[in-house]
Amino acid sequence: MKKAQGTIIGAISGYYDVEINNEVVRTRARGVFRDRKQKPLVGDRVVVQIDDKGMNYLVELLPRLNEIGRPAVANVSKVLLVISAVEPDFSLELLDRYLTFFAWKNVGVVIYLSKSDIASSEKMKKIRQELMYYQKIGYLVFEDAERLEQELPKLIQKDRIWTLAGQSGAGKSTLLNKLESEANQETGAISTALNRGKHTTRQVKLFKYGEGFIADTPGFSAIDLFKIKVDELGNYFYDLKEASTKCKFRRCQHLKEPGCEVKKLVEEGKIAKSRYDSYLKIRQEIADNRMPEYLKK
Ligand SMILES: Nc1nc2c(ncn2[C@@H]2O[C@H](COP(=O)(O)OP(=O)(O)OP(=O)(O)O)[C@@H](O)[C@H]2O)c(=O)[nH]1
Ligand SMILES: [Zn+2]
Repeated sequence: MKKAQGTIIGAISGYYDVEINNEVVRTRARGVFRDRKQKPLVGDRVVVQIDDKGMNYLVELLPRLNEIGRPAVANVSKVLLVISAVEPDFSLELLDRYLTFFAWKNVGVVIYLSKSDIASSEKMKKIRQELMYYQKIGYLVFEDAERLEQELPKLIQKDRIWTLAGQSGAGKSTLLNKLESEANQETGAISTALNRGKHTTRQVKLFKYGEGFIADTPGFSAIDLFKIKVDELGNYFYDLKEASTKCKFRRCQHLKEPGCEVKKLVEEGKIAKSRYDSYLKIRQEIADNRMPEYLKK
């Protein structure tokens, strides 16, 4: 009897498929999980016990870092945020909402701009300029699917789990199908892309990509910023947060306080005005406890 650590990559009616050193082992959860009301999730790091008769049991659930998406995936370390240039139209406000949400969840974001192929060159020029600011404050931005596919395997570190997110129609499924079929070609697995049903009813699975995994559902399009505490919102705008160390007041909200570094930098054009506007708008929504209809789901 031996024990090994792995990652749950799929769950089907009481069985859990666990990847251990590039091999997939089908396991059952021990009763102790049910007793403790612990429900293992895809993405969980677990300890598997493999006994002499070839029976494999899930015996331990390692601490979960986070849990995001619907269906939920545990231990998500990065999100590949798909945001379209057109159809639906590019929106800095929407981008800021997603970035704020994931910053709050403590998950890193890589931005992929889709549909750059059907946007006009003027439009692209404007978007590129706007996205340059995001690169400056530390986000990786891709606007070319081929380039993304080249770089992504190097970005996904060992055992890390990535998931996709973005507005409905942004192009998540399209990208996912490409990434998954590419991954399947490499591993010789059978593509499940053709059987893709509606993602709300599907079970989520992880597929191997780079040194880690990508969740095979289109992630989620709806985000809820309500649970963020209003006076902590500024922490999730990394550019504002960085500047805030120089604000006169330690808990400056960057509204009407004197000696506010954030407002100073906005006036000097060093912090994008649109970022500050997004901050104010989201702040007001949280304070009023209201959210735009299109973000509810
Ligand atoms: N020209 C062009 N069309 C794209 C691109 N990416 C996606 N599309 C098209 O945009 C439409 C929506 O793409 P999907 O991949 O279904 O979008 P989604 O984000 O998965 O949408 P939901 O499932 O509603 O969340 C489809 O008709 C795609 O063919 C792109 O990079 N260029
Ligand atoms: Zn301030």
